[in-house]
Amino acid sequence: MAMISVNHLQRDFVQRHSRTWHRHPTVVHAVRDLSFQVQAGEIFGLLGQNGAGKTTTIKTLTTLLLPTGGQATVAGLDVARDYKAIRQQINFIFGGELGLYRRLSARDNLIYFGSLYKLPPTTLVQRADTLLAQVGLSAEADHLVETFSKGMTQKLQIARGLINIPKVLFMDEPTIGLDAISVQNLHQIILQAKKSGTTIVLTTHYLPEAELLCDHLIVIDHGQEVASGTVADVIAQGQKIAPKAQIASLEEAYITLIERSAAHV
Ligand SMILES: Nc1ncnc2c1ncn2[C@@H]1O[C@H](COP(=O)(O)OP(=O)(O)OP(=O)(O)O)[C@@H](O)[C@H]1O
Repeated sequence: MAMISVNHLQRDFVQRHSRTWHRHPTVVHAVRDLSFQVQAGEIFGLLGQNGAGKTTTIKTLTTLLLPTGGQATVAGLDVARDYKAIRQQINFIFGGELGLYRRLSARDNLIYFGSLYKLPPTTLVQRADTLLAQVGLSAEADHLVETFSKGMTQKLQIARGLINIPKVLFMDEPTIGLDAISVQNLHQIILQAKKSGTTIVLTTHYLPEAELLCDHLIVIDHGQEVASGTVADVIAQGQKIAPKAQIASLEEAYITLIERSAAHV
């Protein structure tokens, strides 16, 4: 079953310039005619260069931005119309984002965010403690977030993202700034969330991470699809356009596909 369905999605931005000699605003086509599906219970990767349109796609699917064209549904609900219902069923984590209350403890942050989803208080405390244990923050449960390192903050963000047992968890560069062991822990948490039935959509610039985690993925450039499918499918697509090269990894395929796409812009 498709948990997310994206059909000819488009999102334009009007960019106004500060310089007076730029009389007219320009239109940036951040996402153009993008179509893909994410199956329930899978980990889906959204890959692309800086400015490719990944965050814009995620913001549209999480109802933070309205599409300017096309349609998208999440859990069968229309992102342009059913934003309240969608927000109850999903959660999202943007890399490097704060969005936590620095003067509250880790546990109180989780209890506060959980209360927004109307979870009963007793369930909430239990859930907060389970998640803190899962991300390795049990010892710091009562510490204020302002005392946390970047990695600890990111772990708490992950726990916050799972507090409402979301049907879909969107993660924009979740491992940015984490040390190697924290990255490994986070991968385990992501795989555990998938095992419990959460559908996960993530963006990452670390291709080995995408290769390790993603069931399916899409590579986009200038807001458009360049390749999609399983890791093996994308490697095959890279190999097809560079038959003389020995393409053995997602990273090699990605570079080949993006270089080919850039040559055609
Ligand atoms: N609010 C905005 N106003 C104008 N242009 C925007 C806005 N947000 C994004 N853009 C433009 O849309 C394009 C896609 O940006 P987006 O943030 O989606 O890229 P990205 O793939 O997430 O990049 P990165 O990997 O650097 O995070 C870029 O050209 C960007 O400048």
